[in-house]
Amino acid sequence: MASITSISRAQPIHNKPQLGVLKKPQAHFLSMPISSFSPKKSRMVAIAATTAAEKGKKRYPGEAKGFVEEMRFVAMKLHTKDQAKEGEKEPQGQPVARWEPTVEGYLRFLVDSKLVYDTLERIVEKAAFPEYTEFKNTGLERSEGLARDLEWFKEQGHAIPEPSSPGINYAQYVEELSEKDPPAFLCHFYNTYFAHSAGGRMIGKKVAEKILNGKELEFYKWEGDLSQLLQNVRDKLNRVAENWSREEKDHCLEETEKSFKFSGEILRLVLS
Ligand code: HEM
Repeated sequence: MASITSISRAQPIHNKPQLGVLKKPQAHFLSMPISSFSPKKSRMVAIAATTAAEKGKKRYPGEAKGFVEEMRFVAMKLHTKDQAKEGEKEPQGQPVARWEPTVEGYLRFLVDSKLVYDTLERIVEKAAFPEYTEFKNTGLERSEGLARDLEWFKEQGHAIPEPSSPGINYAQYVEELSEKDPPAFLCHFYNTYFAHSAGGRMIGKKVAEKILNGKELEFYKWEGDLSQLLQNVRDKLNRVAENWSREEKDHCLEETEKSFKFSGEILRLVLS
């Protein structure tokens, strides 16, 4: 599970005055004490800082590779150390390998996940902002696969529950955000689809081994080459973000923590 309660602020960005929608100014990664970074990261940050100083310009971790790399950098730090090697949070609860899931709990997780994917996919289909149009039919959509999985569980004689508050709350949150704040919305879009393709897949495999005789659900199958589909979406996100000011980019990065919090609550349903 993501460490929902202990997740620290998505790392801050700079001290410039910010737009109305932004939170109060915070220190940038590069202005944090070097002791708060792991040795490997400290080296990376030191190199970035030197380069920045040389160029007389502030740099942001991952910036040279494109904005998605900045999003990834913030997201990876919010993992616990046992979830991913770049994670910086202390482990909380049992690692996924020791989870004791139940079919009922897993069904609650799938139902709430479907509500979130239905919502994300409806939002980009409706495209209230022109930048959402880019994200229609990316091949990463999960809604139809989840519908087929729930049908399969039904055929197996399981009752499909109604969505519960973790999914309802997240769906409502992203829906509202999407209508007024594209950079923040696209942070949730990125984290939801990319988390599922990484840790989500690993969790699905472990759970299936324990309670579904290893059956692979449609939720974990993509048509075509997944790494290419992910790369296409990275390229689109990078292109969209090229039109954002630094303040809008920072605002997007700051939303990562909320994405972890909401998704973490849905993930916990597996163990409910
Ligand atoms: C038990 C929970 C989780 C586990 C075990 C987990 C594990 C992982 C692992 C192993 C990676 C791959 C790291 C690599 O590329 O080497 C990853 C990537 C990632 N995770 Fe998680 N994760 C979890 C929860 C989450 C949550 C709640 C979010 C956000 C909603 C999230 C967002 C991401 C993102 C954005 C990436 C980068 C994917 C990419 O670069 O393609 N993860 N995670």
